[in-house]
This record gives sequence, C-alpha cells and structure tokens, in this order.
Amino acid sequence: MTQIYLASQSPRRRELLQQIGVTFDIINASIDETPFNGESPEQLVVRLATEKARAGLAQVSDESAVVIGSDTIVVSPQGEIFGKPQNFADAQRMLNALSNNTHSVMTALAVVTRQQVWSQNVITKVSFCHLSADMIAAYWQTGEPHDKAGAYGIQGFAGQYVNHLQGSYSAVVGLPLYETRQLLDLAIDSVN
Ligand SMILES: Cc1cn([C@H]2C[C@H](O)[C@@H](COP(=O)(O)OP(=O)(O)OP(=O)(O)O)O2)c(=O)[nH]c1=O
Repeated sequence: MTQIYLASQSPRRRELLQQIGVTFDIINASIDETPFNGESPEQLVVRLATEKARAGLAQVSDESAVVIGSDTIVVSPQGEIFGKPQNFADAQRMLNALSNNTHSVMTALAVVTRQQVWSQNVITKVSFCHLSADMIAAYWQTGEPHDKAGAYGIQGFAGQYVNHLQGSYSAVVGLPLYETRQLLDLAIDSVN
C-alpha cells in the first residue's frame, strides 16, 4: 500500500482531499513563502507548492511515500501578488483592488516521490461585485479573511461577492481536485 501524505496545515486542503476519498496522513512542512526578486506569480506558486511537498518528503522515512504540497496566491487585476493579509489595512488594500473587477487565483499542486516531481498550476478567474468600505470592514470582523490569500474565502461569506468564476472552484478553496487525482495516480503508479 502506497502511503500518501499531505504536507499542509490548511484545514481546507485536508477536507478537499478527504472529499475525493483519498486516505492520507498530515505532515507539517513550514517553509519561507517570501517571493524571490523578480519572480513571477506562476514561478512563485509552483516553487512554493514544490518546496512544501519536498519539505514534507524529507520528514518521512518510507521509500515509496507520495507527498502532496499546494500553494494558493491571488493575483490582483493590476498583477500584484496577494498572499495572506498582515492586518486590516492590508486586507482593505487587497479587497479594494478586487472590488468590481476580475482577478486570478493560482493554486499550484506538487506531488513528489523520492524519484520524481509532478506539478501543475491551476489558474481560475474570479469576478467580484463592488465592495464598499463598510462591507470590507464588516467582512474583516468575521475573521474569515485573516488566514486566506487575497483576504477572502470563496467557500464562506465572500461567496456572495463572486458574480462570475471561470476555472476550478476547488482550486480557489485550496486544492484542485481533478488535477490532484490525475497527478496522484501518476505518482502512485510510479512507486508500485
Ligand atoms: C482565495 C482563497 C484562499 N483560501 C485559502 C487557501 C489556503 O489555505 C490559503 C492560502 O495560503 P497558502 O499559503 O496557500 O496555504 P496555507 O498556509 O493555508 O496552508 P499550507 O501552506 O500549510 O498548505 O488561502 C481559501 O480558503 N479560500 C479562498 O477563496
């Protein structure tokens, strides 16, 4: 039996992976998420997902382990990378940029074994309605934006701000389920 691990602290990723019937263990793989100078959003998100998966693999001893890592960033309509907000002012800045406009959510997935790395970046276009200053302040008070890239959670209160989505809903929440199944199957086949 191939042992599958999810290198993530995110409760959303755990729930999404459970949703598709995968049996797995959780490992802690904290990495430095600071972008390199001149790094593009695409390069950043794939590098971080891969580093999380590799850091997870380094913590387990079984030779045939398969480890999943993932990272989500929001890319504003102006092309700025939004991770998790530092504070209310940061969340205000992000949500004002997303208001009444379309942004991209990039979730990269990396599946690693001792021999190989598979990775994929899933890009979803999300359109928001107008967010007033009062709406943003009230939303911050819910606590929902605090630990989420771009200062929102589509699966929560912010679902009511989204008037259009093109791409993968599960990727926006934190793990692209179709792509996860595809890459996991490749990795599992390779170790058996
Ligand atoms: C845009 C968006 C992000 N998010 C979440 C997904 C991720 O958990 C988080 C982005 O931060 P990440 O750094 O990708 O992940 P994480 O720190 O929560 O977990 P780990 O690195 O241990 O795997 O934002 C939502 O839950 N809903 C959304 O709509």
